[in-house]
Amino acid sequence: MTVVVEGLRVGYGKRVVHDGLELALTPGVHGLLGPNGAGKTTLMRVLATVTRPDGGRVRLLGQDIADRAALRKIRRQLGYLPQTFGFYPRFTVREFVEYFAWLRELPPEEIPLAVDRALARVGLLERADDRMKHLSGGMLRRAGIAQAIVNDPRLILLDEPTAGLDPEQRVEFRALLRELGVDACVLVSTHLVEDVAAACTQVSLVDGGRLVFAGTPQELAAAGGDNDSGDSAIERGYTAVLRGARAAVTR
Ligand SMILES: Nc1ncnc2c1ncn2[C@@H]1O[C@H](COP(=O)(O)OP(=O)(O)OP(=O)(O)O)[C@@H](O)[C@H]1O
Repeated sequence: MTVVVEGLRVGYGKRVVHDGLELALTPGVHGLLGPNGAGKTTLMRVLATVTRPDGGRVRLLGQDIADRAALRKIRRQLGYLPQTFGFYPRFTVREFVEYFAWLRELPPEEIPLAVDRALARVGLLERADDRMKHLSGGMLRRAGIAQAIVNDPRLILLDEPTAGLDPEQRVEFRALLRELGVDACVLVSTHLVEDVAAACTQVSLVDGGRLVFAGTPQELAAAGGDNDSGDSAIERGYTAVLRGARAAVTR
């Protein structure tokens, strides 16, 4: 197991976002779905070791994140694309990705090749010398994905990676996801159910601070019926699972 979350409790002040969340992820591409405010970003931030949980246990790559000594080792093998990320506007794309390679402690002699490889994988090699402030929204997101994969991480966390990508880029990105998922554990949070259907081997659905579904996209699609709202089988499955989970809570 690359990720094991047991009884996760996390929130902001008095607001509890997750209370007793359980999650287990193996290598492959995992979609993380849930309505607005369900706590996808909060969960991503915990797994990225940015937000410290209030309770429960989180093991990443066989190490407990509560163990301060293990954190550095975990972070070297982790790639994270936050939903919004800052950058120095005058940095070139190459400098931006190099900076993250350095932060993740890649051996200096490996950095130039690793950066070029990451930029090539997201189709930005030709723009490597452009300044970050001159990139379009979709290109910025691709630069963000490049920094997340520059260290060949075993655990890759991508928060809304397809936001701002055009349809052609989204198709290319799904192919990249499938490729990354061969060796690594990739967790992708998204609102786009069709991205999950096309690129994910597993899907987790969170709502109200709980994991309400874990299975394959096919299993999620099978949960829906003709009376559930949605334009595709998987959207109908999504609606059905949420409806069922909410009915169980209010019962
Ligand atoms: N820094 C913060 N301070 C206080 N509350 C926060 C903070 N960040 C998030 N929240 C709240 O925590 C809950 C979960 O937010 P989170 O961003 O994790 O959800 P999400 O599933 O990623 O939502 P979205 O789909 O809209 O991106 C929401 O109710 C949100 O308002």
